[in-house]
Amino acid sequence: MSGQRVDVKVVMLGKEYVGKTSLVERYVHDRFLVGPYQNTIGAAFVAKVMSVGDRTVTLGIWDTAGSERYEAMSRIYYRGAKAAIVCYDLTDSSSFERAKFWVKELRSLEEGCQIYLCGTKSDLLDEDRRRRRVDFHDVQDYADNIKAQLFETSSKTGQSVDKLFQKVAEDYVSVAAFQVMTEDQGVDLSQKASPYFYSCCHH
Ligand SMILES: Nc1nc2c(ncn2[C@@H]2O[C@H](COP(=O)(O)OP(=O)(O)OP(=O)(O)O)[C@@H](O)[C@H]2O)c(=O)[nH]1
Repeated sequence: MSGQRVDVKVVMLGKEYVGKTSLVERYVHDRFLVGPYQNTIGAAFVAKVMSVGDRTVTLGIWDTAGSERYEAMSRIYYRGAKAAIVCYDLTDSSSFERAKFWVKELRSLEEGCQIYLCGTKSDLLDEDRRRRRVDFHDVQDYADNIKAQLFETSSKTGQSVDKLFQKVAEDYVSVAAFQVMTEDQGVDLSQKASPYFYSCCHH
């Protein structure tokens, strides 16, 4: 991967144990590791080349450690990120509170960063709906308020994992195209209702 250009810096944020590393593992290596849980220390980086139409996009993904012990370090990793995947565990309401903490930080310190909320471990709900601790509609309302997109995923089954990262890349390509259009042809900004266009291009 040395010398490879990264198009989009993506940062994974969220409470420890919510499944950030598993999400990256599923997306990049299409696998789900079983065995004893190993918490991330500091952060890990992986790059993934993907296609959006006829374009090639390289995502550079920073998987941060969820433990509050590493909070200061996570701040270093989200700097300059174009996209943040803020994860919470669908079976743990405290993890959603932690997700809101990161959203608040990003909104005040990284205005140009598009936020993707990701409710993880949806397979546990398939097994037993009563395990849900974070209501889908509540989070959707919250996501609308903060102009974020919402996904519910399972790294175990793979549900919606590709869809999430594909959306990140597609949004990047749309914004890049939009920036070229504004430079070359001029575009009526009022036509662009998408929060991504707004958050990335209003400077
Ligand atoms: N059933 C199920 N378990 C999951 C899923 N994703 C992660 N897990 C489990 O949840 C635990 C924590 O997963 P990690 O991916 O290590 O969590 P993390 O957010 O990276 O944790 P930190 O590195 O401490 O921040 C592990 O035991 C995983 O096997 C999922 O989609 N379904």
